[in-house]
Amino acid sequence: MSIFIEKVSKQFGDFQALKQIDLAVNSGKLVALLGPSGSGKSTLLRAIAGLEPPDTGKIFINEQDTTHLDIRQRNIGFVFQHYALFKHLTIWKNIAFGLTIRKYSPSAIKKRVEELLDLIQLQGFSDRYPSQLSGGQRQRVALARALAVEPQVLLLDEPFGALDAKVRKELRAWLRKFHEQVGVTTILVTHDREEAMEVADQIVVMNQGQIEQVGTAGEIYDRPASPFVMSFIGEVNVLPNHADFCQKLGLPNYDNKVFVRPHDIELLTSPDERVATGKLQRVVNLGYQIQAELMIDENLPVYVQLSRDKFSELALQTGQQVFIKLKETKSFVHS
Ligand SMILES: Nc1ncnc2c1ncn2[C@@H]1O[C@H](COP(=O)(O)OP(=O)(O)OP(=O)(O)O)[C@@H](O)[C@H]1O
Repeated sequence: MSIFIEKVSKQFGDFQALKQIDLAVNSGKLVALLGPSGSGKSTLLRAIAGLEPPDTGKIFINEQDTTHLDIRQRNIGFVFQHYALFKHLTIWKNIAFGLTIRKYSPSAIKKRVEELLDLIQLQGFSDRYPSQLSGGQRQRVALARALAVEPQVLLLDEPFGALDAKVRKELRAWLRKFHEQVGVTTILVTHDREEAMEVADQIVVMNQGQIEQVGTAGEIYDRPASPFVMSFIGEVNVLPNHADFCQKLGLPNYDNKVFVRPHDIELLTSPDERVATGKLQRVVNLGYQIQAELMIDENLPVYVQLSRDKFSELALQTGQQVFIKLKETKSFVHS
């Protein structure tokens, strides 16, 4: 089921939370709304769910105009950050809840709940109560419960936000596989770029109530549309665009600042052509890679990412003189 959003705006008092949002989500895709706190992700999700009607604009689900449709008529599954399972009901009854109130037959309920328990890999847990499950298991039950009534669309608002980093990582991989099996059009709200990049087919980057860019993880990382997207989706150094500095590094004379990712900088221990000179201030060993913090002569901190092999080869010592060469840079109009 596709979702089509046309010029949706929402204002709270004199604060504009959504500004003329246009977005198309193709059927069966998993799309992440990614952005900092307050950028409007949840407001947009709530508008799609029918929990927060937009002031202007339209929302179509499967080509039907649902903008002013009651939430119960939209057939949407919703999972929030704080698992809202019914504490006094077993896992079985939690998953069966929507089916029971819709008066499905006992045999249809049994079949569907068993299918879903299988899907969330909690077959042996049906008689337990939510308090007897881990946070990650509870969120899997919340997903199964949302899916029980076969919604047209699944909306997930930071569903793993309350869990610790390790469980989040496991659940991400699980959600990806789960989505491939179920195939329901899904929108996931997250402020975690890794989560969005790992799980989503498409990422919608939001900032201050607007969409900055829509694309795959690769497109957004390699071809960011704005300085905001470039910095939000990965680490970045912002270098000045003085003519002499650009000339020294062999850059075309930029009208705007120079943006460069830490892995697009080569670190040298002896001078070469087209380099800037600096001093190694600190080395941070992240295990899988090394981050070198330099101060270049322009009195500017620069971060460089090195592989473990490169780091051993260079035998770096804090305080030593180093040189940087830029492998790939970007610039934006108005930056
Ligand atoms: N019911 C409301 N009344 C007033 N202001 C609201 C209401 N709901 C949201 N806002 C404001 O709208 C802005 C966007 O909120 P929203 O929850 O959509 O952001 P978000 O991107 O989901 O942020 P977070 O990641 O922190 O949840 C915020 O500044 C918020 O304070």
